[in-house]
Amino acid sequence: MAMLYGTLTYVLFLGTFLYAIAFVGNLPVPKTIDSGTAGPLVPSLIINALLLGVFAIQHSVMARPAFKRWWTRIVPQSVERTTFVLFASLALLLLYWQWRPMTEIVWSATDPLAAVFLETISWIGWAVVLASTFMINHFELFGLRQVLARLLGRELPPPEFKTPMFYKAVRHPIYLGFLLAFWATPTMTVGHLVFAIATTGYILIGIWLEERDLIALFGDQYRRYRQQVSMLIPLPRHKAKVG
Ligand SMILES: C[S@@+](CC[C@H](N)C(=O)[O-])C[C@H]1O[C@@H](n2cnc3c(N)ncnc32)[C@H](O)[C@@H]1O
Repeated sequence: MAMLYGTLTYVLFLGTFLYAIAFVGNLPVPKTIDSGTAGPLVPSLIINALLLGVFAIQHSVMARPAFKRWWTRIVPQSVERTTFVLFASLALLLLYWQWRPMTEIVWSATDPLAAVFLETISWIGWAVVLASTFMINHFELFGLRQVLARLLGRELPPPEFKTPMFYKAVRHPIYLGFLLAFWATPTMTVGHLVFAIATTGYILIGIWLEERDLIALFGDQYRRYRQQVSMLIPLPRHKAKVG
């Protein structure tokens, strides 16, 4: 049952993730960030802020170790991550469904070359997100490894600190990928801008919370990593090697 739950949730997550690319990029899908008729600005803004808030609260609360300790007294350990992924996907589906377009244009690239350049950056961002999940552990991040271990009757190894590939250039390549994907757009509407500003704010808070947990988990190893590797902008800091 856990394996089935984990697999179905993973499929839902994949669909939700792929839909996010279409939603933010205004690709031809039923509902995107700018599709539909814009209503009055203030009610739209309030509804969109609430939708973003639901996702932010779900993610911040359910990702914390203290919450997980309490939550795993109710749900089995093996499906804790799957349940996190399920709730995150549902929060995103709610956002896609209920998002109110705010279509006033803030900036627009008139040069076709500039438009293609911005679209390419956005696609690179999505590719960085996906590739980075595989660099730390894609199947563990989305709960499949945990349910498979349960099915095979195996213990999961303790969390491992890793700095492969992109993680040698920045500490948060997944979040960097999202920032590129959200900000690089040929036509920035008010709705898209609100989305980009809110998600950037949330990512910065998320990094602060995540790094607190990572320091509690990995101690000096993570503190040294923080001194040696930039948070989001891939600029060299110290020459010392990260490994
Ligand atoms: C959604 S991922 C985001 C990872 C990272 N912040 C990024 O942007 O690439 C969050 C999970 O990755 C884990 N994580 C973050 N950095 C890690 C690292 N260097 N090694 C192993 N796990 C890491 C965190 O503990 C958390 O469970």
